Amino acid sequence: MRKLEPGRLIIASHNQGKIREIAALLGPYGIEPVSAAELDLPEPEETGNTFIDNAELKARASADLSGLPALADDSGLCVDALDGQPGIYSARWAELPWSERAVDPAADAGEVKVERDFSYAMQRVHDELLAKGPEAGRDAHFVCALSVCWPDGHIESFEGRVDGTLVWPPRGDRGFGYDPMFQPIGRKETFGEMDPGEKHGMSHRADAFRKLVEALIG
Ligand SMILES: O=c1nc[nH]c2c1ncn2[C@H]1C[C@H](O)[C@@H](COP(=O)(O)OP(=O)(O)OP(=O)(O)O)O1
Ligand SMILES: [Mg+2]
Repeated sequence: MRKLEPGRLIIASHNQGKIREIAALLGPYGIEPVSAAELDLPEPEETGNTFIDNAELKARASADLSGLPALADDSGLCVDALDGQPGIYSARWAELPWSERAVDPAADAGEVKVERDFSYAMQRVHDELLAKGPEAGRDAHFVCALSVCWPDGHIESFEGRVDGTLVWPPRGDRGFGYDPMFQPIGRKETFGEMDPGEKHGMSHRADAFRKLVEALIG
């Protein structure tokens, strides 16, 4: 297996929450993360049918354009009672219908980087669970696929997972995405309430990272 050398690594993501977590996870390894957003690399369309397919296509697009190795993350929340939805559509569930979008001229003009608001997506998960009736379970898990692609096209991918249960109403504002409604097994806090360092120790991203580090760095 090819090793990842110290130096610059493109983080092929436009999600500030993820970029922050990946930078923290890479911290100890002498790797300098540079985000795709910073380099104005385009956000490819996620046409894959699996987390790994999408992570690979994002990593490949950034490596091709930058000439540097690139790491992409494709992740999502899978709810058992919803047959694994939203799954690979987790980010897309947060896209508000145009009619309901608040107008923010600064954000529209690309002047500020705003983190996407997931209150609508969390509400949709909750509503779809309610529609399943009182017997519907609250079990869910997050999945994270990480792919590293080198400029010559060589690619390595890893998948991680964390199991938990969904709570309502959402609690905490320390994470991103669906964190406020996800309570990992054995814990009283949601990912949104947890100290970020603690989430990094137990998340789906941390699980995938352990595998990546063991194979490509350690
Ligand atoms: O730790 C997490 N805590 C909460 N929510 C999370 C997490 N990890 C993924 N998620 C949810 C929200 C995210 O938006 C979506 C991933 O979708 P995904 O396409 O992989 O990422 P994205 O479109 O936000 O950024 P990008 O593709 O540029 O990396 O799943
Ligand atoms: Mg995406």
